[in-house]
Amino acid sequence: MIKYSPIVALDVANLDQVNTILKQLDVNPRPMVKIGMEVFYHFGPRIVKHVQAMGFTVFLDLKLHDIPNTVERAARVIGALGVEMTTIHAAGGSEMLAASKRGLMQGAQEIGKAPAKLLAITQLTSIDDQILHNQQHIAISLQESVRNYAKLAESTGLDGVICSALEVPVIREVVSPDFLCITPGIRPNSAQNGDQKRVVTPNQAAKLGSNGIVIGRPITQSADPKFAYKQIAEEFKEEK
Ligand SMILES: O=c1ccn([C@@H]2O[C@H](COP(=O)(O)O)[C@@H](O)[C@H]2O)c(=O)[nH]1
Repeated sequence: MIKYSPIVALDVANLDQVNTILKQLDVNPRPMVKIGMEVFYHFGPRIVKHVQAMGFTVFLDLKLHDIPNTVERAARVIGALGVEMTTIHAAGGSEMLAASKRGLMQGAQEIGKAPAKLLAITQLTSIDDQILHNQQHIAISLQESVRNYAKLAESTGLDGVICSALEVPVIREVVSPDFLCITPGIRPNSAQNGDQKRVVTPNQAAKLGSNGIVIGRPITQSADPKFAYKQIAEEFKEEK
């Protein structure tokens, strides 16, 4: 089973903060860095190049969700950035997912690199059963919804999903062993949950079979991001 070092979500306000965190993450092995909407909307594709030039692989988390034609064209641009992973909402359906896969592959061909791993967002880790039932008006359980999206993602040729580690065991029942489950909603015991609803510790995520945890604020807002990262990485290594 592929197991990534903890992936650090770089949700910060300016370039100084980006550089400060990246300097702190100069550890061995180097973690993958997740660039999300805040930093990408601020700086555009040049921030991807900047982070790559500092020696980090990039997970570009833009959570595409639009009509298939628009998504295919956007995914082509992402594919040509040479990132390691990227995301799309499974709720957009199989036609949209397949279009994004095509776009990503075209973009990757243009730069002669392997395409980014395409991961489907299932249900955001800020969603719980109450929101699912009372606001999205989805009658099935959250676990079932996540598992259905995982099956849809795999049957459309995606590489994996974004889910809570809590759902990894039920996803593994219905997908092939190399299908990736990348899991945000990670909180070490001492950290605040904030807006995250489905939360586990790094060690629980390891025990539940996560291929890689995504973690932001407990590292980026820590007084000592390097120490925080190392502790989380140690905890995620331990599977007992
Ligand atoms: O379901 C999801 C999908 C993506 N995320 C992203 O992960 C990080 C988590 O950051 P924390 O500060 O550790 O909460 C963030 O960039 C989200 O956009 C997620 O949390 N849940």
